[in-house]
Amino acid sequence: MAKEYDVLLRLMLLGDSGVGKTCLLWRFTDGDFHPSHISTIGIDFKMKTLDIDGTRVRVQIWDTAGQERYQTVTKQYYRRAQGILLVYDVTNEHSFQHIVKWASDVDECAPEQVMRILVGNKCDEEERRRVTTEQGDKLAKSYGMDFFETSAFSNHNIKESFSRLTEMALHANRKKLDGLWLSINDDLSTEDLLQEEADQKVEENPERTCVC
Ligand SMILES: Nc1nc2c(ncn2[C@@H]2O[C@H](COP(=O)(O)OP(=O)(O)OP(=O)(O)O)[C@@H](O)[C@H]2O)c(=O)[nH]1
Repeated sequence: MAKEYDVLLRLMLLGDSGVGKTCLLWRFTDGDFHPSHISTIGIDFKMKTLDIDGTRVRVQIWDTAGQERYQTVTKQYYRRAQGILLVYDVTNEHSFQHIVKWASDVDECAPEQVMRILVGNKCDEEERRRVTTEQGDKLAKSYGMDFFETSAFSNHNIKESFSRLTEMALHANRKKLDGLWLSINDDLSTEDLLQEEADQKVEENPERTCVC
């Protein structure tokens, strides 16, 4: 049977608890919005196939818990990511200030060539906004990242931000595409994939200091 996609890429959502990572993911993959906040426990993922310049890219998007107590676990997944969305909430200044910490964790634990974008979510909440678009833009520029203000609620810039990151990750990995042509079964369960993660003892980059 013909394969339904050409390449598998792993993306990851990082950011403080409550910034809307799960809602962004659900909006992108399922097209709907969930108003309640049920904190992610550890890590979860969803899949979606995108067409990027004629290449069918299957993206496996990891949704991580923002809560501090899960970070030892979630950091172990950074090294398998080709793209990371660093998410803050435009109504929560602390979540914006905390991006520095998330970016430093990425520097420490993710592959050097990982693609990153900055996402300011909940831009529908104009009256409650505490972080201006200019502040977000300035921070993104200081890291050399693309920047999107999004709303999982109103579906603003959702497809654009995920597609952009996928496109960047695809282009960054062009040279080693062969290594990404995986024939995974779409019906794999979370447990199977977590087991796969556990089984694959990825060679440590000696230049990296991360203990994860
Ligand atoms: N107004 C508005 N609310 C949002 C938006 N995105 C998420 N929310 C709300 O923000 C709350 C937290 O959203 P989640 O997606 O659960 O947050 P999270 O970042 O996954 O949180 P953790 O799993 O704890 O890390 C929920 O009540 C959502 O309904 C948005 O774009 N606009």
